[in-house]
Formats: sequence, structure tokens, C-alpha cells
Amino acid sequence: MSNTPKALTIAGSDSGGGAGIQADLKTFQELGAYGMSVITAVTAQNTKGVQNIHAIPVEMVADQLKSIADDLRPESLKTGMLFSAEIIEAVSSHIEEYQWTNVVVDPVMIAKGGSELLKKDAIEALKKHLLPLADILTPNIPEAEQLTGRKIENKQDREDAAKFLHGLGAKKIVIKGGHLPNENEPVDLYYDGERMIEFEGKRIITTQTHGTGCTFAAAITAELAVGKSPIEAVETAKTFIQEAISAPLHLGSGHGPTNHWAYRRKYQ
Ligand SMILES: Nc1ncnc2c1ncn2[C@@H]1O[C@H](COP(=O)(O)OP(=O)(O)O)[C@@H](O)[C@H]1O
Ligand SMILES: Cc1ncc(COP(=O)(O)O)c(N)n1
Repeated sequence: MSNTPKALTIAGSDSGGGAGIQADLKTFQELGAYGMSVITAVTAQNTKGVQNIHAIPVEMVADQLKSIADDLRPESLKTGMLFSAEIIEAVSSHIEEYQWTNVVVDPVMIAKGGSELLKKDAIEALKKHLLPLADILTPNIPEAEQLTGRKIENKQDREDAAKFLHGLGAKKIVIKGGHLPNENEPVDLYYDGERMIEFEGKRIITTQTHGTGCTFAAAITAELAVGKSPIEAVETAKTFIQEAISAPLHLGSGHGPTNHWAYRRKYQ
């Protein structure tokens, strides 16, 4: 038996390659995890926005999960765009049934251009079924506001939100700081029920941020697959995304993707 670490992404496909399944698999590869995927939706998407969304029938999502479970047990997994309550329920019951570990939940809701990647009526299902299964939950600030029902305007609000989300059952929470005002550094706040840790970064003023959230959560997932602790995984993910934003590829005319090679070129 091989002991190659395997990571699974359960997410939507981004035809433009900067976010979703494509960003996740590129990140897994860069950090030394064998990547597998369960596609929940296909988006027609580029750096200018999302032009169309086709949800995969829930039976097909369940079949993809079962094919992986029957043959290839992942050491870690992440969820991204799940789109509907029925897909959330299918994914959650699969995670429970197979007792998957190292579950990273990125509660993707809205694309940078404003398109809805999670139906409004699915937010309750996310809170009820998936949040309690999350080993690490990685909301951005607007997502944390949706999940808590509270406005987040300062550091105290972010700490309170992290505690609230821990109360809903997520074991560890990282509230990402990308959406803080431009004059603020993009500090990511980690909370595990005991420790509150700030992961600092340097804000880069750029439009090349398509897929930052996906890439960050995928880097955490890859690191967990290779056996790192949650704190080590978040630390590497923060450096990985900082480098990926710092060396943009300038592809397309809108919100361009980040550079998934940059971290390896600098650190490996
Ligand atoms: N302009 C930026 N400069 C540096 N880091 C950033 C920038 N924007 C986002 N990040 C980092 O990228 C990751 C994703 O953050 P965020 O933009 O909040 O998530 P999302 O893509 O889900 O909206 C976080 O680690 C955040 O701190
Ligand atoms: C298929 C898919 N999944 C997720 C995102 C969110 O992207 P981001 O990481 O920039 O929040 C996206 N635009 N498309």
C-alpha cells in the first residue's frame, strides 16, 4: 500500500481555472498531496465573472463520493461551492457515514463578481448539517456575517463571531481578513475553542484575487493530508496565499487568478 497523502475537494468547477476545483487541485499538487475531486456544479466562468451555473444532480454527487470512499480514502477533504441544500445534505451524510477526518469547510457563498454560488435557502442547511462536521471552518467576513447573523465591524466582532461559530459546532475557525478595509492588513483570525491567534499578512493592492479563498482552504487541506497540525497548516496556507497574490499572472481582463507556483519557487 502506498502512503502517498490524498486530499479530496468537493466543490464547483471554474472553467477559467482560477477558483473552485481547479484552484484546489493545483494547490494540492504544489503542496505534495494527491488530489481527488467531487464536482457539485459546473460554472461557465472567467476572470470577468460567472456566466452560467449547472448544478450536478445530487445522485451523481453521491455517486462520486461513493466511488472515492470505496477505493481511495482521503486523509483530508475540503468543501467549497455546494450550491444547494440537497447537495449539502448529501455531502454531510456521506462525511458522517464514512467518518472522514480533517474536514475543511470553506462556506463559499458569493463569487467576487457578485454571483450566487450558494442558494439563500441553503444557508440554514449549511449551518445545521455541515458546520458541526467542520474540523476547520474558513469563512471570509461577509460569510461569517451571514452565518452568525451579526455585523462584523471590528476585531471584537470577529472574535465574537469565531466564538459563535465554535458554538455551532465547528471545531476550529479561521475568519479570513481579505475583506477588511484596504488600509488594514489582511489578518486571519484563528480560534480553536481556547486559543485566539492572529495570522498576519501584508496587504497587496491588486485586482488579481480570483480564487484566494479556495486556494487558502486547499492549502490547509493539503497540509493536513501530509500530517501537519491545524496551526501549522494555517501558517503554511497564509504564506502560500501571500506568495500566490504577490506574483500575479495577469491573465484575463477582470479579477485574475493567483499564482499557484509562487510558493514552491520561493520555499521548496
Ligand atoms: N489583497 C490581499 N493581500 C494579501 N492577502 C490577501 C489579500 N486578499 C486576501 N488575502 C488573503 O487571502 C486569503 C483569502 O481571503 P479572503 O479574500 O478574505 O477570502 P475569499 O476569497 O473567500 O473572499 C486570506 O488568507 C486573506 O488574508
Ligand atoms: C466554482 C467556484 N468556487 C468558488 C468560487 C469563489 O472564489 P473565491 O475563492 O475567490 O472566493 C468561485 N468563484 N467559483
